[in-house]
Amino acid sequence: MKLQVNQVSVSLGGKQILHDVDLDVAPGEFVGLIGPNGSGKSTLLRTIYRSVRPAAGTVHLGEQDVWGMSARTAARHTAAVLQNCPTPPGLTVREVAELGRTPHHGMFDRNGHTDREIVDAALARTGMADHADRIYGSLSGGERQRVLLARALAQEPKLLVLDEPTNHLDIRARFELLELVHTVGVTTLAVLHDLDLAARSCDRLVVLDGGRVVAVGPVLEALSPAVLSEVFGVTAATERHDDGIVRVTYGARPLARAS
Ligand SMILES: Nc1ncnc2c1ncn2[C@@H]1O[C@H](COP(=O)(O)OP(=O)(O)OP(=O)(O)O)[C@@H](O)[C@H]1O
Repeated sequence: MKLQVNQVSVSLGGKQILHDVDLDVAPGEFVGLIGPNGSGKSTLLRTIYRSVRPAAGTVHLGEQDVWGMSARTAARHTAAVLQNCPTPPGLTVREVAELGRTPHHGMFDRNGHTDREIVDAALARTGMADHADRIYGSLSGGERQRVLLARALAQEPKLLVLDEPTNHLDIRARFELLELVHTVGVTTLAVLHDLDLAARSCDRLVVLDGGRVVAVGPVLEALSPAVLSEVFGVTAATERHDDGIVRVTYGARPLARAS
């Protein structure tokens, strides 16, 4: 389902954080949201998964206004994998993944056969099936991240919102996780800090700086040398290599900070 953010502005603690942000993600597209620390990436995600209401502008999922739909409908449509997701540590891996089915049930419904199949498939897809009976709190950071993704997939969302999903993951696991998200084919907006990983994995990138969109487009356009130097303060080149993979190569040291 298409995500469309239109002219969104947000103020927090008396300060304007986002300024007239426009962004869209086509059905099935994987868009990376990048930008320096404090540029407003998480805040923008929060307007999309209904944690921060924009002061102005709209967020649409398909034809529906996200802030006009019920909280329950929004929870069914959008799955978010966030930093520091609070999860009861005493639950097993399967029980955490089953939480993804909650928005699809009434208050007193229990998971049925179909729910169990969906949860099994999500655990298998994220490589966590063998850990289904482990206690979630006993897992490594990377394993927890996979379980949170399994919970999101079990939700069968129309939109996947990921905030730094590759944190805690080793390099191979980073590639695998983003590859997995790609193959799932759900409309996805992901905050990523690793520009090289974003360049390899995303269909398009949106660059935020100071709460404004400063570049958007296919990876080679969005990560131009000018953007890399002006926004990220590094000398770098983005190239598509003979193997078809886009790589970012950094210069020896960061540029001096503007005073
Ligand atoms: N509740 C709040 N009250 C005041 N300021 C806030 C609040 N939440 C966030 N901010 C500020 O908004 C700005 C953007 O924060 P945000 O977390 O969206 O940035 P980010 O791009 O995700 O950063 P990072 O890459 O460091 O995670 C920051 O300056 C932050 O301090």
